[in-house]
Amino acid sequence: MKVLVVFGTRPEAIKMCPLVNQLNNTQGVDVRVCVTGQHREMLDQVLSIFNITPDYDLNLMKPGQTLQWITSQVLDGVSEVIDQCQPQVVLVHGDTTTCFAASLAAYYKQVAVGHVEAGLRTHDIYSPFPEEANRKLTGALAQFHFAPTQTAADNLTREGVDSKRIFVTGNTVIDALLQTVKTVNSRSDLISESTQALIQLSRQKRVVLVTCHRRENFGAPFASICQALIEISELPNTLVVFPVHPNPNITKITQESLTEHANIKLIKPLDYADFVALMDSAAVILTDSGGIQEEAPSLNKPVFVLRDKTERPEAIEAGTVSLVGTHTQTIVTQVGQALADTASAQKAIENPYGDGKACQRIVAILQDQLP
Ligand SMILES: CC(=O)N[C@@H]1[C@@H](OP(=O)(O)OP(=O)(O)OC[C@H]2O[C@@H](n3ccc(=O)[nH]c3=O)[C@H](O)[C@@H]2O)O[C@H](CO)[C@@H](O)[C@@H]1O
Repeated sequence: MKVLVVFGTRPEAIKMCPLVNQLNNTQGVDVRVCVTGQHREMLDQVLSIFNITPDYDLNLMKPGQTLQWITSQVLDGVSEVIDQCQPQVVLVHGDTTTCFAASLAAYYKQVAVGHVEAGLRTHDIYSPFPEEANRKLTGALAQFHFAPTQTAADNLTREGVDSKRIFVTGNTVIDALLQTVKTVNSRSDLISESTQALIQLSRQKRVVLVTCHRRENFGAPFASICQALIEISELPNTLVVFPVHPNPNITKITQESLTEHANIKLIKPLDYADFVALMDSAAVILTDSGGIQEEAPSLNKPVFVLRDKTERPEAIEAGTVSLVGTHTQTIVTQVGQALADTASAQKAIENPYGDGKACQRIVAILQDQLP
């Protein structure tokens, strides 16, 4: 079985590296990895944690890159890689521009596409933009749809995808998380000194961990989120920790509005091992990230999602994730209540996104389906 795995951003790397390792550990599988480098530094750090060296590195990252530029470069670059390595299947992930353009390259070469994390939908093509279109377009080209949940599989069925091509596997992010928690628990030396210091602080203060980077939050919504963070940081015994995504739309406002506040710590994006350890020590998490919504239930953390729409209804139904939007007062009130209610902060639930065995299932399905 010859497999080409293509990814380019941090979240794709976190969710695809455990699958690459599972493929590598399976007899009779020849796996090649192509990275596009859509997020350069944040990608490299994940590759190193999972001990993966890519076979092909398109190294596509330039200041002010546009969606159309990335799309055409990935299309050309991945087409050449397919010519060189002649895979039976190209595996892509989720909803990035890398994912869609690599699927199109495979389709033009008449190579099967396996879509990992298939079927997530908000049903609004402009929210999130361009991810909702990327995942629908990838779904139109894929032969194998690896849906993380039954809800995602149902979305695909409603769109007319042949049910024999849809497989509910769980989300590979839970495989990544559980493997990383295990590593971090046995190797605290992998955690940087600055993160260890924050973890120490979390024993005295309630840490509110924040990430925010989605395009639909740029501008006024993000300004309103920053105001909420200021008010939350003024609650008793509370520390806001915010690893700031390097996108200039985020860095500029955070620097202008949040640097002067004693109980807000702005830090660089953390290595995955550090981030997992910090999530584990947080009291509450505020985020617009998809992956963090999926990971946090496994750590029993309450999550407030800084968006108006989500493609992940499962944890909202399970009660650990709340869609809070971007209005300052709503965020402050809800986070304040969660901080006051320590019992709910520790509530254990079964994670609806997976059990850590998604990669095993995907490899078994490919072995069964490919000639
Ligand atoms: C619309 C949407 O929801 N799209 C998502 C988007 O991904 P995202 O929103 O989850 O992206 P991020 O928030 O960047 O990454 C999150 C990961 O990064 C880790 N992390 C975080 C901060 C840090 O300082 N250090 C870290 O290591 C963290 O634990 C987590 O695992 O694209 C993916 C690919 O297709 C899709 O799966 C996914 O639908």
